[in-house]
Amino acid sequence: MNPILTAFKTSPDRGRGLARDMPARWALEEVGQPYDVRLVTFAEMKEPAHKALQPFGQIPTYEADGLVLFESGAIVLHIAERHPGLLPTDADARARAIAWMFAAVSTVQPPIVERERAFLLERDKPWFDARQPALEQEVRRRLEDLSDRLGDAEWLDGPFSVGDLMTVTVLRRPAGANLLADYPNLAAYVARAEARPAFQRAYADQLAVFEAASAG
Ligand SMILES: N[C@@H](CCC(=O)N[C@@H](CSCc1ccc([N+](=O)[O-])cc1)C(=O)NCC(=O)O)C(=O)O
Repeated sequence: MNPILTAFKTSPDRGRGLARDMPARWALEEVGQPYDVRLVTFAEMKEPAHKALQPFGQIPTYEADGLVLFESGAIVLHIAERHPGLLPTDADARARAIAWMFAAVSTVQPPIVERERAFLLERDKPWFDARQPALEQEVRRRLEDLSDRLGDAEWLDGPFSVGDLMTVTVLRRPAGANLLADYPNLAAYVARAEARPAFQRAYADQLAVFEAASAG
């Protein structure tokens, strides 16, 4: 029985692989684990059946062998713990890879999401223009530090790991991605990750869902 992910029936990201089923798909492709997807509508996500899996009424969820998980980072970590290829075997290197997962979602992502939300929800507010420079600066602070740490390395800490998968997932979000031109090593880092066959397969699969729904 394959693991089952939930994903948007019609994703607001219009097939750009920005919704958070993407990191779970990507991790499963990296370890070569086939999986199935249950597509849900926005309304279905808020119903008791889905909230029993994901208390906040969101996607993704992961179900396998009686285990139900939510939180894309937790799903990625679980996949990496059950299959070789995404976490180092050395205990210290493994701990550092997991630290980078937390850094991605807790340090790099918040200013990117805040900048995105302001753009999506506050454009008509009187304070919108005045807030933009500060919102952009907060994202740039994280990109600068990440760029300094990465330097000319291929991945953040040794071979490609869950730390890179989650960091690239965060950097692909529009409010970060549209600043990457100013950080060439980060832009190249994201491009390297997106060129990985596993990323390509995951991306193609989520795009096919969007295209099928759009053709609907
Ligand atoms: N922390 C949780 C967050 C999950 C989450 O935000 N899920 C979103 C979809 S991915 C977030 C997302 C949505 C859209 C875009 N986009 O670019 O259009 C990008 C990311 C969701 O279900 N939203 C519906 C709701 O909250 O009611 C995780 O990582 O799993």
